Amino acid sequence: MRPEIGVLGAGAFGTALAIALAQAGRRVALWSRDAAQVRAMALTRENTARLPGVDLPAGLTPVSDLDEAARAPVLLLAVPAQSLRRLVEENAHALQGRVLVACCKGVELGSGLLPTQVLDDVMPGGRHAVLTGPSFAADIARGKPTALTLAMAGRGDDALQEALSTHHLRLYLEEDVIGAQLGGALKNVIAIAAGVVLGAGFGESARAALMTRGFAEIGRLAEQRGGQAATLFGLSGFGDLVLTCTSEKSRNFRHGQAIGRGEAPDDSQTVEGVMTAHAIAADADPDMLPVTCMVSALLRGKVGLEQAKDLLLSRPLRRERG
Ligand SMILES: NC(=O)c1ccc[n+]([C@@H]2O[C@H](COP(=O)([O-])OP(=O)(O)OC[C@H]3O[C@@H](n4cnc5c(N)ncnc54)[C@H](O)[C@@H]3O)[C@@H](O)[C@H]2O)c1
Ligand SMILES: O=P(O)(O)OC[C@H](O)CO
Repeated sequence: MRPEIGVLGAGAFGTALAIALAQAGRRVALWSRDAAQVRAMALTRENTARLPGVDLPAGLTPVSDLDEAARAPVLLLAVPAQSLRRLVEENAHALQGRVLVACCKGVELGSGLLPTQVLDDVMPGGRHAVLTGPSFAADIARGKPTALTLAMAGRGDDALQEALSTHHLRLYLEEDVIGAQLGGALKNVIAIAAGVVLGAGFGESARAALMTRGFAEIGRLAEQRGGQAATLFGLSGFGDLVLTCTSEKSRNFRHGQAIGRGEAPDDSQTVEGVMTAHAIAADADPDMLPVTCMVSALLRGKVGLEQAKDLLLSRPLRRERG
């Protein structure tokens, strides 16, 4: 039978969304480029590699043929932001005419584009949205209550909102696609910074300062790029910043924590904030985005921890707003 929703990318987030939607009665096809992973999921009814301990419901079909998943009218693209362009370019024929929902948080290195802008670039004229906001895959998969932002240009699509919402997964519509995506992308950078300060022992007050000043700089960037700072007060901004900067379940936070402790971060994990920091810092004014630029410099080894702290603290004093 034709799937109602296709999920492309069987990582932690794609699998969690597929589980939640299938649990709510939707027919879902979950595609992975790794045929062995698909066979294992079909056999064990579990994604042991990315989301162990949660059963795949009956309505979820793992598939290794992308065309099979792409028979669905709505496709969730759940790959890292730096992989999105390749996925869409390589499969443009199958994706034609589908509603494409980017489920990644990041800024593309080189182009500086946000996920829906990458989609617009590769498939101009298509219907493109982004699903973002505070959520850990394990929470969604286990049916814990979660609220997310479904951002798309124009008045939004009630039918799409309905199709992707469940009793436990509550979606809110948002028109400001730029603001929503910058909130989701930049909170990862600030979460790395938050992890660094706690890992280094700089203290919880320093983390609160970084979160607040980081939030201010995301707002400035949103306005510069044609979004609205007010969008940042929603789930995609404030909500996700709080979650990611305060939980050791966050890969971005843990990445920063390891650096702060002087340990090697776990490179096997998807840590979106690293590339996003570099993508934004590449052409940023450090006076406008001091935290993001400092995170990029620290990750590239251009400054050390103590030096990064001193450089941030020795900037000229300024007004809090404006
Ligand atoms: N894990 C979470 O809790 C969570 C929550 C919300 C949002 N997200 C976002 O979801 C996105 C994906 O994260 P994740 O946690 O699922 O990562 P993950 O590392 O668990 O999985 C990424 C998956 O993408 C696949 N992939 C990578 N490049 C691909 C390509 N070119 N073609 C096909 N498949 C490809 C990988 O094989 C892997 O299965 C990120 O942008 C992340 O910020 C994750
Ligand atoms: O594990 P992280 O740091 O990628 O965070 C996961 C989600 O984005 C939290 O909303």
